Amino acid sequence: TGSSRPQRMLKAVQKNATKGDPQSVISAIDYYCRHKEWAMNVGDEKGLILDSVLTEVNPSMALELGTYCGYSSVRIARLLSPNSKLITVEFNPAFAAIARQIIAYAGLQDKVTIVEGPSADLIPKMKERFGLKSFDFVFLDHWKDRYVPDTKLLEECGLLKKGTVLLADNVICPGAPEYLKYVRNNPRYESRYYKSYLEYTKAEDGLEKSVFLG
Ligand SMILES: O=C(NCCCCc1cc2cnccc2s1)c1cc(-c2ccc(F)cc2)cc(O)c1O
Ligand SMILES: [Mg+2]
Repeated sequence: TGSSRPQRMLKAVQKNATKGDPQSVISAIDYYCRHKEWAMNVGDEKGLILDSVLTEVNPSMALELGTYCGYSSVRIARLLSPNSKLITVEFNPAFAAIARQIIAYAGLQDKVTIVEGPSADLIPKMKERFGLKSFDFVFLDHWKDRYVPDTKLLEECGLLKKGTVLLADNVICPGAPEYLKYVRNNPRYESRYYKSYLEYTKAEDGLEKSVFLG
């Protein structure tokens, strides 16, 4: 059997990026996915919006749901202050294995913890497993029909505090219509839509930023 798309992405990073240089890892993945084969990374255009929201929030504890190959984990972790951490959750062990290698190649392994398993099972165990109180920033990029139930779960588990910022990918394509309804009609959230494009394409997509008001 041949290699997988994530394995080919890792090879492209090892060939074209500089070890310990997160920006070169980001550029190598974006080049590969734009010119060789598409993959579901947040990408360079939505990535710039992710960067600007991260710089504004400057989180101490960040959570990512949906690691895939670690592209957005690298984008997030490279902007974290010293002693700040990212916990990223991936369902697929094969994806997690590639992500671990890409994050390590960028030299960010000390800032990122990859947890494997379904978000529904892992979110209720976060406090005890990581000794954390709450998250300052959550990037939602996993199953689009899990955005609402997992946001509710984060609320119920006391993992959100006043001011926590949720940033959701793909609210237009593939789409998360129930999530948009949930955060936009909920007095406990202040939401804003950032119009952009589906990674490496001309199709519309965007990010929804929602501040939890407590
Ligand atoms: O499905 C997408 N992302 C989710 C896959 C991860 C599954 C997980 C479930 C799960 C459960 N628990 C814990 C961790 C996890 S990870 C996705 C898809 C497209 C896309 C695909 C085709 C297309 F034509 C147009 C857009 C674009 C994107 O940016 C995406 O993010
Ligand atoms: Mg996505």
